[in-house]
Amino acid sequence: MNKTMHSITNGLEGSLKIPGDKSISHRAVMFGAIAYGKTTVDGFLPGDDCLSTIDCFRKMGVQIEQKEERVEILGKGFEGLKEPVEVLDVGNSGTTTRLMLGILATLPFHSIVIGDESIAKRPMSRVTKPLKELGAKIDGRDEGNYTPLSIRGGKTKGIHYHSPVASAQVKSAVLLAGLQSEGVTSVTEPALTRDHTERMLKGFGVDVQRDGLTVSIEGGQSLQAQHIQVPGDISSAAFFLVAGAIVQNSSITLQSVGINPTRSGIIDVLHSMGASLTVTNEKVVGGEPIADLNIESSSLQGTEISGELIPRLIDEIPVLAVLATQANGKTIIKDAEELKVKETNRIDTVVHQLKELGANIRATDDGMIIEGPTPLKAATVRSYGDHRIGMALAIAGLICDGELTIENTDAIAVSYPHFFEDLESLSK
Ligand SMILES: O=C(O)C1=C[C@@H](OP(=O)(O)O)[C@@H](O)[C@H](O)C1
Ligand SMILES: C=C(OP(=O)(O)O)C(=O)O
Repeated sequence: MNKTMHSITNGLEGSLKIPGDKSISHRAVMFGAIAYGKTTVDGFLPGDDCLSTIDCFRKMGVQIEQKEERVEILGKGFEGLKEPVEVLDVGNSGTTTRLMLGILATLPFHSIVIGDESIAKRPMSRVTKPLKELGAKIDGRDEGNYTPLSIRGGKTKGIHYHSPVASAQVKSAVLLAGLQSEGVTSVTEPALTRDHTERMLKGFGVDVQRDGLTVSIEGGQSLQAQHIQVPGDISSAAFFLVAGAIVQNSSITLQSVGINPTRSGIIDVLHSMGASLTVTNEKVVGGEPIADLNIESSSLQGTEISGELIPRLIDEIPVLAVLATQANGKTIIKDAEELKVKETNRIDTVVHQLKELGANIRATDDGMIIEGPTPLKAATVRSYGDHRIGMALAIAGLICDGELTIENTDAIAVSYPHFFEDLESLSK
């Protein structure tokens, strides 16, 4: 499907309930599946990626009821998972692939994991290598680096893993395998990444220890079913935060958004750029901090986004690049090589498409440099089947000097099925 965007001349206004957090929704289903008892989830994200997770666990015999944002999972522990007779299809979801591999690594059966064209290009050895060190047998193209992957799990022994990449997916996969491994399993990460796994495992009754950048878990612990209230996804809120900041005369309120400090880098960046952003009604729900966010348009300054900030806003970089085209001066994004191994190479796709719109942007080895402000001109652009690129371009379309057509917007349903309806509801 193609989508045509029109510029907004009189501002965006209103309040939105942002859909559930994708990372937390995946984990709620997976942890519910390996726990004992009935786990209930409210605020679940019914996006294509999370539905892939449900589908894979159903194929392993787990009873899961899902109706929109409500999910019930009847867990019978790890031993409740059965050898799937069908392949496990993760669709477009890296999180499903990598976290599920951590679970499959310790299960005494054979399984095959496949995904779409994008997944087939994303590196999996970052998880299959440590899982093999634990004792799992995993094979696939390039020695288990690419899907389709064949997994024969079984008896595993804890390891101390120093991850070369700051990745919550790697950390989570190793910890999930550690739950069923002999002795202690620990992961040391080079920079703090999102800690939803650690928080949620604690909620399920697991003892998780953290010492600086090292997280450890003792094997043999079982999970007890929980109720999970999923907060709004700050990575989805990001599109409206940027829209409110760059479309003149806007005021947008986003309700109950997760502001976990390992995810809230965009709030720090908006403040450092001079955005008019206020955070109110802060509270903790189900072990995760949430708040309402209000953004109003204002003048913006370029900034540097680098170092330990990167894992705290990695998925927001495409839309932050759009923001930077409207800020005064230079915005430098560096230390962000991880962008190259997402649904697309997001350094290439962002730079390519924003150049088409007339932005002053260039790619670097580990990020991009943007000089603003530049007016954006109408064009036909591509999402490349990457949900975040599609949505970032839609936000750019709000300030273009004419009609912007985005090709292939179907992928947006991966993380935000009602994105365009929500955006349209903010028109005055
Ligand atoms: O653990 C997670 O839920 C995620 C971790 C991040 O990936 P990496 O672990 O590859 O950094 C992020 O980009 C992805 O959207 C979701
Ligand atoms: C990178 C993303 O997700 P995943 O790794 O789960 O495909 C994303 O949602 O931007």
